Amino acid sequence: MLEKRKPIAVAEAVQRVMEFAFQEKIEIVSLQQAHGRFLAEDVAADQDVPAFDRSPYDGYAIRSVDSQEACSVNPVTFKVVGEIGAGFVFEREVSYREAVRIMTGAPIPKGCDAVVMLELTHTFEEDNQPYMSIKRSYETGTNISYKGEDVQKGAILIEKGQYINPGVVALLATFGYDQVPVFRKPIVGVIATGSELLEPSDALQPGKIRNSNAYMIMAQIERAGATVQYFGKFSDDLNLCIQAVEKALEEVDILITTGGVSVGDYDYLPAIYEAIDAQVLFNKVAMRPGSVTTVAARNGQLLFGLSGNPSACYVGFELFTRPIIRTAFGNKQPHLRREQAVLNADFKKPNPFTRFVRANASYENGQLVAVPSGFDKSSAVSSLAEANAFIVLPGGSRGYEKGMQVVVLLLEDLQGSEWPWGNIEKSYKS
Ligand SMILES: Nc1nc2c(c(=O)[nH]1)N[C@H]1C(S)=C(S)[C@@H](COP(=O)(O)OP(=O)(O)OC[C@H]3O[C@@H](n4cnc5c(N)ncnc54)[C@H](O)[C@@H]3O)O[C@H]1N2
Ligand code: MOO
Ligand SMILES: [Mg+2]
Repeated sequence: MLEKRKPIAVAEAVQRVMEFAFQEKIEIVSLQQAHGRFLAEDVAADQDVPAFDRSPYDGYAIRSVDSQEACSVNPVTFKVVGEIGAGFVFEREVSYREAVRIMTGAPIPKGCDAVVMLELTHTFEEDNQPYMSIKRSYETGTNISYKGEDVQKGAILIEKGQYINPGVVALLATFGYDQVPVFRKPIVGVIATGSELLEPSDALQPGKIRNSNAYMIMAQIERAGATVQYFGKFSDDLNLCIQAVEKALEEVDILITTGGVSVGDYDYLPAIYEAIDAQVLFNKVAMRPGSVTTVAARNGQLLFGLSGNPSACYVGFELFTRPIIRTAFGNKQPHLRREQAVLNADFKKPNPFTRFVRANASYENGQLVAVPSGFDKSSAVSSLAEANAFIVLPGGSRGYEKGMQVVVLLLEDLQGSEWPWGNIEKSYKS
């Protein structure tokens, strides 16, 4: 007798997976390799930035007190006693009506407390001695970038778990992080199952299709921040697949398979879980697409049995695999970012289960709007390319109309959500 699968709610399924959160592990990478990783320690400032008072302009450093009498009818002349470029220090103290030619970024010479922009000076020479004159007075502090004005020593600059973007890289470099502690990326294995599968380089044959899921999942794994290990595609042969899964489990932290999780004669994943003694956490979720998504665990290691249908496979990864990967990075918001959006097209399909419609979300006049990205079947591949969001449509409605408020989950967003699954209600036309 065919076992009847009992669907569980999406939130419950996600919760069961999240109980397997990763223990964070740290590794050290070079600064050039740090972009796109997650920081494993707080970074505190061990110095002021800038570390010395410096000039924000090319011009002349002066003592402001010497400029007090300057005005348009009474220019004041300074003797130029030296020149200083960025990277050098002017050693001697500057005295009465002396000026130092200074470049942007150079330290302010001792005695000086203002900088005059080059454009506001008149320069000339007498007896080989350079001079400059100005026609206005300057207050103390004019055009000085003060020590510590950007960052003060001791401040926590970046917290552990922060995504390392180009700006974080700049800070790490500023504070001398040649080597950066980051969270280790989990290794996620991928196996495609199905006797119908050809590789992308193969010519089509009758009844066969190209294996798009494996490549799609590998890209999703990388987008989530983990490392991919691809084991290839396997035809529907139970023993071959058991061996492939067992071998793969020795080399990865998480294993994803695609295909073979439903109730067909060649859907071998249920038998594989049994053969390797993996405990099935769930094998039916009250959602579309991806209702067959199955997750099993063996010795603390998760096996994601994603659907063979491309859209179902894609959704299953983003809802269940992505957040568990993110737990490896000290991330407090491991789930897809949840936002409110206006539905920008009718979606008339009745909905027994919560539906995750592949969609394109964008801003129109400051309002997030979402529109389904195309052919909406579990088997669809075309609607995935434009999708940067899922529109979440709770089950039990007779369809949704343009203009309704809906929840969307953003796929390309780095910030994420803490727990996006509470309080997703049916929307009504306002
Ligand atoms: N009697 C029932 N039949 C089906 C049920 C059900 O509940 N009762 N569930 C349906 C749902 S929902 C889905 S989703 C699919 C899930 O199928 P499987 O996960 O078992 O996947 P396969 O049967 O292996 O393949 C399904 C479909 O996807 C194509 N496929 C497979 N692998 C790939 C790949 N790597 N790249 C691209 N496309 C792939 C495959 O050729 C099939 O067309 O089951 C329904 N049936
Ligand atoms: O698992 Mo299926 O995707 O609901 O069509
Ligand atoms: Mg099947």
